[in-house]
Amino acid sequence: MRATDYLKEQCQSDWTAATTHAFTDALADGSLDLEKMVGYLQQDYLFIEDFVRLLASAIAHAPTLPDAIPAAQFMGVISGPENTYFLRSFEALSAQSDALAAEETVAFQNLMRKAARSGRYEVMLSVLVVAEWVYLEWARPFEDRADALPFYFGEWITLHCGAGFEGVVAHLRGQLDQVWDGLDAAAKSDVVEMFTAAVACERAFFDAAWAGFEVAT
Ligand SMILES: Cc1ncc(CN)c(N)n1
Repeated sequence: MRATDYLKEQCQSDWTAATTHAFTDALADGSLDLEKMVGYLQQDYLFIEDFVRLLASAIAHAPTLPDAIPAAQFMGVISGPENTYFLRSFEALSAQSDALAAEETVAFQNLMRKAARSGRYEVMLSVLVVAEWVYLEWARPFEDRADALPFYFGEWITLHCGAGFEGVVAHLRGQLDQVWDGLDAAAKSDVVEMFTAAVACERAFFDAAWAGFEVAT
């Protein structure tokens, strides 16, 4: 079994909850309350800030240039089309981009900062794999609906599926699968801990978004 499949199995109930969530169901059928979408986007923009730093750390710790290139190209997507998606959405929804981090966001930021500071590629990958693989799994079934939705719903789906994004997830998973075999028991246990903590953070983030993050005005 692939290491990343084994890791997913260790937290299957949180995984299923995060990838089949009422929040993303409502986003994909266009019925999501716009206040909830704004609250989610404000908190997710804070998430992205630390995510970019974590991705940069992983790029810096990749063993070879070919290992680093796909993540470096993905950085261009996050800081290009994804960043402008946020800015256009805030404008279209008459919302500001600045917000105070909610508890669930702080928990995720702390996990990403811990992974980035660890200096260990496998620990960084544990969080990155979760963040992108969870999003691919929820978004992929909705790919066909994206074009019919307002862009702030539809583009959030298309940014997280399609051949390019599938390739990002395949690369990150492949990197973690590859390094896993060379880890000792303690390092494997650290990976399991970070991976399961990240999945719990994803679930908690969607739960909080569905309940409604406080909107900054
Ligand atoms: C909380 C969270 N997790 C993952 C992703 C996907 N990049 C995201 N935008 N936000």
